[in-house]
Amino acid sequence: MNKAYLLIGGNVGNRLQNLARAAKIIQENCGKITLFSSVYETAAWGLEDQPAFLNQALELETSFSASELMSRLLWCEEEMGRKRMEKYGPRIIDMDILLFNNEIHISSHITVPHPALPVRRFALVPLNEIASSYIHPVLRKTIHQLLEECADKLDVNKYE
Ligand SMILES: Nc1nc2c(c(=O)[nH]1)N=C(CO)CN2
Repeated sequence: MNKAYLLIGGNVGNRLQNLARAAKIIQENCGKITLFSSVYETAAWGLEDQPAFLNQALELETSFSASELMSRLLWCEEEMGRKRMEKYGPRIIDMDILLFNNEIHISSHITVPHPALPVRRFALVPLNEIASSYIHPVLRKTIHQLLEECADKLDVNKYE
């Protein structure tokens, strides 16, 4: 069985409901979610003139390969009505693979570990809640260490 860590997030429509729907669709199509982080709210990163995002990290047990999981997550995003859009722009849902076992994949289809993970607080904070001692297979540091060293200072707040 493979273990993957995902980040889901969005800033359009009923954000909380969209996260719950995303988790359900992922469970139905990709494997079993074994841990959920809290939900966090962050100002939009990258393109600032848009609503704040909600983000959540998930631990997923899956029998699919990293590449097959990626294809399935793209299908799940489409199922939720996501359209192709502007880079960093507003979206109903995003489903990203942050880590997949200790594997390293670099291709046009999939890049794992997610290359932006070390520079995005909105990904590291939720991931740290469920995988703080996980060692990043490229950087050889724990998620906790990466969070401490992260230069991104965007506030990431628990959404309650
Ligand atoms: N806070 C936050 N900002 C973002 C996010 C996201 O998930 N959270 N996703 C984006 C799409 O690439 C662009 N900016």
